[in-house]
Amino acid sequence: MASIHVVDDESSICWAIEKLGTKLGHHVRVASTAEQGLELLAEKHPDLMFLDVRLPGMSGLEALPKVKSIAPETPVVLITAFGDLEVAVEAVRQGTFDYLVKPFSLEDIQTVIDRALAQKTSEEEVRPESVSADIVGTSPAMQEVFKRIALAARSVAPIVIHGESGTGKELVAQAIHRYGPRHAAPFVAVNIASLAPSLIESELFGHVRGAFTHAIQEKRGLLQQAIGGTLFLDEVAEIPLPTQAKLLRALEQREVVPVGGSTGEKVDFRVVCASHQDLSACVRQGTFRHDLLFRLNTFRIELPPLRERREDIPPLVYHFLEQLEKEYGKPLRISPAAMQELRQRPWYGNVRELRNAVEHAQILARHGVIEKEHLPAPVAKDWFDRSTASESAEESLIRAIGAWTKQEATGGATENLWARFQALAEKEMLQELLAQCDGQYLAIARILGIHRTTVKKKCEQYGLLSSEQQDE
Ligand SMILES: Nc1ncnc2c1ncn2[C@@H]1O[C@H](COP(=O)(O)OP(=O)(O)OP(=O)(O)O)[C@@H](O)[C@H]1O
Repeated sequence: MASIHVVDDESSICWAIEKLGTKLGHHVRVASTAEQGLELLAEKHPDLMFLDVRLPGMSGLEALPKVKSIAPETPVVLITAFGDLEVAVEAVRQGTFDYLVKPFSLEDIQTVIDRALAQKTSEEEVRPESVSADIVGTSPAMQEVFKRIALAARSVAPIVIHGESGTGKELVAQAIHRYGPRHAAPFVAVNIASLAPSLIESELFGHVRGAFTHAIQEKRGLLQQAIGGTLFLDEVAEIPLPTQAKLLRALEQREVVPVGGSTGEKVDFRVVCASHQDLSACVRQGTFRHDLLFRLNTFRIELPPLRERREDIPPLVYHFLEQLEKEYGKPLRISPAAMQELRQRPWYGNVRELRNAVEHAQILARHGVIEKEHLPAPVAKDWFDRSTASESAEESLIRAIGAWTKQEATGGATENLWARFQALAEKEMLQELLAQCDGQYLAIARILGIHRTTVKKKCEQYGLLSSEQQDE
């Protein structure tokens, strides 16, 4: 039998935890203020304590350090109605075991009790001093993100953030830096997808004077600029394979050699990466090095698309209205019908699209009230699919060719490399076109711009059956 204390001014919550705890065979004592809770604690250190953040008089967060000094071994579960990032960070900072966001179910309480009693936490010293609220989200999914940001921030391990475009990956990376031990040093962000592939290496590692035609003077790379702080590599999957190898070396040896240089510079920074792609799938396709993924993927944060957490839409809208009020210096409101419309849209562009829609609408809302007709038309899904997919099909082909060539060459399998590559490419292409053109050689020949007899000969060479051949 364990002893559990509950400090909450809501009698229904005390009652629910008391009833469930007793049913589970534990001894439960309740208090309705932090002051009473501290008195109970002085009498006996419980095995678990539930502590509400909002209490009359001393708040739960104010009471927490006192609880920790009286009973440092007691796991504390904070109860909050707000569940914002500050509470999560503060909770982790002060070494709380977990926190529950109201409303919660009896199942949630039981899970927390079971976990806390099964594994009493070791209280670790953690950091951040300054906090600010710019990541909005009340959904359970975002509460989980806040917890993971708080956990990530207490270490300097590499982090991978995964989520669709516009879900807030950069914001999360900034928060990890801001709440982390390196917050006084620079946060250096780069979106790899926005760089010309030929420039990626010199942007990351810098270059010496004369390293290439336009290198008229020496340039420090982003890795060097991030020394002591955090390097945020957005769309990390876009880094070309040879540069991935160089990045891995730099991370492992903590040393950067600029393009064209021969001596390295010692670097020490935290790396946070983001991608909308599944990096494990990129490894399987040969476009991302598995050893680099292994090095980067120590801790992962998943950002769900906005359409899977619609309860975040109203708080986000109010957050953006507040920002716009400050920016444009005029009060702004939104009608219930417009809010309803925003709640039900699919938001394939996620929070970025929502923000743009609110900003667009406020320009049209001349009397300061956003109505449904002020909202821009929703952006169709295929617009995002096209903008992310059209380029990447070709790019991933180029990468796959590079990866295959490298693998064959480094493995010593260089014999007839060109002929083997040609055979692989031709066979795959013909197979696909046979299916698309119902096996008609002539149609395939027209697409490929070669003669029909060449198509026929190649299909026979690769043992591919066409309908014409079957008919013959
Ligand atoms: N939870 C949030 N609260 C407040 N603002 C948000 C939130 N999520 C995203 N935003 C805002 O949405 C916009 C897009 O966010 P961000 O650039 O971080 O997304 P991203 O996932 O990195 O996008 P991309 O992959 O396209 O670079 C920014 O203006 C950001 O401030």
